[in-house]
Amino acid sequence: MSRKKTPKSKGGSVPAASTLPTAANRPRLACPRTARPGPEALPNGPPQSGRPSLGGSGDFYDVAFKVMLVGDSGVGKTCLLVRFKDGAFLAGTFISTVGIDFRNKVLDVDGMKVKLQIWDTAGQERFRSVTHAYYRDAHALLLLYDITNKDSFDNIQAWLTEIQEYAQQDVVLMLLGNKVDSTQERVVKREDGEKLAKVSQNRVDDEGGLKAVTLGLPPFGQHPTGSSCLQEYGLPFMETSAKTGLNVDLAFTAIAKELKHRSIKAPSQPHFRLHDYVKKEGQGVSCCRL
Ligand SMILES: Nc1nc2c(ncn2[C@@H]2O[C@H](COP(=O)(O)OP(=O)(O)OP(=O)(O)O)[C@@H](O)[C@H]2O)c(=O)[nH]1
Ligand SMILES: [Mg+2]
Repeated sequence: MSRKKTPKSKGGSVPAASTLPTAANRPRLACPRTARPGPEALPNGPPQSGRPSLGGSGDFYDVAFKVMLVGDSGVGKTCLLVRFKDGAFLAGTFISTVGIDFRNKVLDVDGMKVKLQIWDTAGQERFRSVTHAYYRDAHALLLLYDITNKDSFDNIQAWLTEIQEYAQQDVVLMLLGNKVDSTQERVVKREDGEKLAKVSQNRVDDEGGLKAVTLGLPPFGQHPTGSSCLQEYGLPFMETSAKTGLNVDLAFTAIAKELKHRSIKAPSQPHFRLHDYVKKEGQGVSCCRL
């Protein structure tokens, strides 16, 4: 497989899956002013297949996927992304993301270079219409709440409804309870997150809507035994900390493994079961079982 290179110049090929909305056909978003290391320039056009994709540090990659971070404002989406991309935590004043921002990172997944183009959405309500357009090309969504903020947890159902409306049916979903380092301020118990993950997956499937492929499992209803395998598992769930880094790499690596596994579909490939992977690798991680 000839490796693609994300050249320094603009553009780059991304998997056939999608072209990103062009900035040309969408009101230009001011690049978010943040105290954070400057975001890579927003794409200035759909990275059509065959064209080099944007920005990036000139990494070589074999396959690229689009991952979106969603959740209420303040839950830690940007900090999680910066922790994963730069290994740093942005303490100090909280500066909300304006519109949408993205960073690239290439991971080595079992010898394959997997480029994740990670879109950091603004959680504030006023940017919701902007972010809606980006859902349809997302291969995976990380849905965050803040364990110190009950509203952000209660709003997950609303986020799931939005995902169901705007995202692809087979999008890969993962639920993350962030800020787990803030033990004193915790108001959402881990078990509550586990229960929510379980209920959410069932609710989403029962309503015949999103057939989220729970990571590492065959799509809903395609379980070898014909039973709905998702009933046995629910959404993959982890608690993370952008501050300490707990489970941050695991979350993104798990997504990359699942997406790579799905993209290859080679019978020879050993079946990848994310739930098992997450349970084995994660610290304080659980995959809810009914
Ligand atoms: N203790 C702790 N604080 C965190 C963590 N992640 C983020 N924060 C803090 O929470 C605040 C919000 O973090 P952001 O990453 O900017 O939140 P966001 O989800 O991107 O917010 P919007 O851009 O408005 O959607 C900042 O003050 C961060 O320092 C974490 O894991 N632990
Ligand atoms: Mg942000």
